[in-house]
Amino acid sequence: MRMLLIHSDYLEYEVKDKALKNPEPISDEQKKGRLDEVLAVFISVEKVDETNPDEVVEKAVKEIEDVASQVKAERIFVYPFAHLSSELAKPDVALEVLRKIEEKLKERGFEVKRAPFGYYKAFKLSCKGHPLAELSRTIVPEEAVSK
Ligand SMILES: NCC(=O)N[C@H]1[C@@H](O)[C@H](n2cnc3c(N)ncnc32)O[C@@H]1CO
Repeated sequence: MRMLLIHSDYLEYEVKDKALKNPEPISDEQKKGRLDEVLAVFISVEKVDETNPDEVVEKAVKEIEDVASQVKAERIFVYPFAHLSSELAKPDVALEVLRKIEEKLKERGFEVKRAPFGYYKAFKLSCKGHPLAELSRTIVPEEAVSK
């Protein structure tokens, strides 16, 4: 999994078109979204993550929580983003991983939004520009490391 974490004044998106034959079903309300004072997390779920999705979810949540604590962000925007890797996981695995990350962050008390999966989206982002405002993380399941 590859993550790009941007501490932002705001992130807003608008769904434009389907990018997959069967994108995630969404309500009219989910076609647009915005959070202010947010840690935006752009995530590419990778093929290697398919060997242990639950482990990758746990590791990702820990990393996100760690960065959120450092930048004092209480809101998280989980953003599916297929452009951080050339070795992408299958969409059904990727969606499940992203849903679990969202769920676990909510359990830990964050206000969380997740952008819809399987769509082209317009988005606007205002990066805060401080030294920790732009970070990236790479996460792999343990067995992939030991191979
Ligand atoms: N910018 C727009 C976009 O990325 N759209 C992507 C994601 O929403 C989602 N998607 C598909 N596979 C993945 C994956 N492995 N990881 C994350 N998202 C994925 O499906 C769209 C087409 O690839």
